[in-house]
Amino acid sequence: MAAASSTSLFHASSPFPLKTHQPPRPRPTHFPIKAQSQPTTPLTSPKQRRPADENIRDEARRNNITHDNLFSACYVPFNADPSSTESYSLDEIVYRSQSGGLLDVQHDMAALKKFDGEYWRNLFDSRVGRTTWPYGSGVWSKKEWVLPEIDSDDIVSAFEGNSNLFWAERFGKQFLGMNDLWVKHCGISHTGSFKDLGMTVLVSQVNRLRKMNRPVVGVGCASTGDTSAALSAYCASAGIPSIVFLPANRISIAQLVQPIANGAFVLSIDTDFDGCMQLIREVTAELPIYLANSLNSLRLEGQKTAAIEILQQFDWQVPDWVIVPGGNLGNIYAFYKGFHMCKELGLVDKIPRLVCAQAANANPLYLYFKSGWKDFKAVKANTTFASAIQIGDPVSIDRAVYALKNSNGIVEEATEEELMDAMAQADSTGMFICPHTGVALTALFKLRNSGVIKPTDRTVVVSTAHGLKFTQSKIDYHSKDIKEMACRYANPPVQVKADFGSVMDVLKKYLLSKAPKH
Ligand SMILES: Cc1ncc(COP(=O)(O)O)c(C=O)c1O
Ligand SMILES: N[C@@H](CCOP(=O)(O)O)C(=O)O
Repeated sequence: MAAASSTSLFHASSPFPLKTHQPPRPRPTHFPIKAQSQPTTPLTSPKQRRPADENIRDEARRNNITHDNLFSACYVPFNADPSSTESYSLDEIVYRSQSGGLLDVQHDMAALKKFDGEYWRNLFDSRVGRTTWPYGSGVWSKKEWVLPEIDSDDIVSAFEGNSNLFWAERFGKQFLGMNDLWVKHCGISHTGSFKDLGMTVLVSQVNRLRKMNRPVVGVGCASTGDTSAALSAYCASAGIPSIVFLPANRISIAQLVQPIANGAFVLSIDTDFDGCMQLIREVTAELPIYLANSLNSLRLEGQKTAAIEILQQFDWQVPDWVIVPGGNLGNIYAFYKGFHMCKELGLVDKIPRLVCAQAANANPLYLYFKSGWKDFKAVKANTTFASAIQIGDPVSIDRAVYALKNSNGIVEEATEEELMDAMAQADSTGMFICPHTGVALTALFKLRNSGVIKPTDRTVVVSTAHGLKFTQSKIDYHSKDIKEMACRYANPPVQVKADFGSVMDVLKKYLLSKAPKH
């Protein structure tokens, strides 16, 4: 099923048609830090404002409020055999293990465990809602668990994260009979998607590498629109060249204009995302361009903080379910890792069950799950309104399987009609979600209907991007302009003559249809 391209309610026309081996540092032996949970000054005497010629980085340096030198992290092969000694400094430029497998960022858990769960909960809670550099960011407020060794001066941040987790009261009650349904809105973010969480980490590390005179001339990615937006914004903020490979005519105009506006070098390539991904991997192996896709495990260190935030926003109570739309499949693992670290470090005592939701038109993980994890095959991804997850050969397939197996997880899929109806239903209750969130909501509908998710289960749906990036899909739907789709929840505008009588007639008819029935 394809979106109608020429007719629409609003006659939108495109202004931008796309023509188309070092060991980790030695462990410290003493831990003199106290939790920063209590304010040190009484509420009646506000902290003195910093001197006018000092900025917030200088202020952080003067106060020397870090205890980062106690902690460290390095790259190791993903899901390595415990006997493996292969590891790399995060200052090396490496994306794959010796055997060609994925890498993971491994933290010095023994050092982190010297502090108990209460310490970490208090520390993280004490940093929320502040402007202290760099902890005003939802990502860097967890710096010790993200990139412990980076100098705060090297961090490139737009104070991303801290996105709202809201109670979807009416949607839950009306459509699902649920009373504890929540949406974690990662799309309310600097560039309108969860990619900012990972990109602040990756670009900060690149900033550090460039200061160390490492050969990084620019940073590049393949993208279905959101990774490129985040990459170009953070690079522009740091003055680092960014290069983005986009599949021609497959991303929304709102997404396309983001890297253009941020000064990225934009290549519109006549292939799909998987083709762009292949090309960027080949190019970054040849040129001093640092790879910014989630194949690079640094990204997931930032993305995992959304999971920690969910626990924090529930006062460290653990929800029963978390549903995440999946494409290249880095994010589902990032959520698992965030939850798992909180359990391992004693902040919580269990983790939620994870659900990964895919578009039926791009569903390699779903098919693999249905085969009982026996037979993985990449697929040719077909066009989907959930265009950011139109991916047939996900780079993080192994990470996703690991996350799902270790969280008693489930994979679901959504047809085009299901995801668009779910999006429209959610919007009719006051949301304005992206089609990918529609995929996640479809998974929720299916799991509620089959009784797997119970009416009182605390369930979080992760909304991965802002609906404003995907308005054309909503225009097509509400215009009832999509082939072979009933568009059951369409709400097109009513054309009416410019006279009082005509306006009154349609209004009376409308009000009658809305009047309470006795
Ligand atoms: C809006 C949106 N939702 C979901 C995803 C899926 O995330 P992942 O590729 O990490 O599975 C992506 C990107 O792929 C995205 O841009
Ligand atoms: N949806 C993504 C696809 C690439 O995913 P990544 O997480 O590997 O960068 C995008 O917006 O480009």
